[in-house]
Order: sequence, then C-alpha cells, then structure tokens
Amino acid sequence: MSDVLTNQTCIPCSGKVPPASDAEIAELQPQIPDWEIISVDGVPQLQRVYNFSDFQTALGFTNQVGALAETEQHHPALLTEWGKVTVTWWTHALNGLHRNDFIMAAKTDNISQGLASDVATPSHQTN
Ligand SMILES: C[C@H](O)[C@H](O)[C@H]1CNC2=NC(N)=NC(=O)C2=N1
Repeated sequence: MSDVLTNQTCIPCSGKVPPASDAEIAELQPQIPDWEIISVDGVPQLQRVYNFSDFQTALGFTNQVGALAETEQHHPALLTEWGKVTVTWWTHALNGLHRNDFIMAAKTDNISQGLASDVATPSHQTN
C-alpha cells in the first residue's frame, strides 16, 4: 500500500509549509497508535517510550533512529536511559506537527521491530 507511512519519505520543511491540519492528524494518528501527542510550551509533539533490557541495547536503538534522521533530514529529540529511550518528534521549522513527524514515528516503530530497511546494517552482522 503506497500510502502506508513507512513507505513515505520526509519532504524538506520550512516555515512556509503549513502544519498538519486537525483532519490530517485524525487520519494519521491511528497509524501510530502507540504514540502520544503531548504539548511542550504549547508545541504539539509526538512521543513514545521504548523499553529495552539494558543500556547497550537502548543505545543501539538510539543510533539507528539517529541514522534514520540523517537519511531523512528530519531529527528527533532522543533521551537514552538504562533500559529505555524516549523519542519525540515535531517539526522545529513549524513549531508543530507535520506529516513528516508521523512518517518518522512509523519508521521508528519499524526500527524497534527490526523492520527498518533504510538503516545501515552493522558490518559485523552476518545475517
Ligand atoms: C535544512 C534542514 O532540512 C532543516 O533544518 C531540517 C533539519 N531537521 C529538522 N528536524 C525537525 N524535526 N524539524 C525541522 O524543522 C528540521 N529541519
């Protein structure tokens, strides 16, 4: 399905691009059901906490999300702790949410499920 969020790529955003409308958010949010919309200083943001068994695994996930961000040129806030990573997406240029944030949230979910195809495979991995 071509309109699945994980098949889409981020578009470059500037202050001239409108934020996601309420109707667009209502369409996109059900596609990332584990994400909350929070408000930080009046700026809506998508946030999810991922749990891991230790710090090293949490850090590995953080690095994969960072690599995705560089590929897409859309960047999250990442808080890495022992056994958990808090990922927050919003569009700085808009002080709000854009479809890009929903695409990145869906791709972050894929990484957590080992499904990411556009993130470099560590060279020591043989399968
Ligand atoms: C030029 C470059 O694409 C922009 O500065 C990008 C970089 N990454 C970004 N990431 C996020 N989350 N929001 C932005 O507005 C943003 N802008």
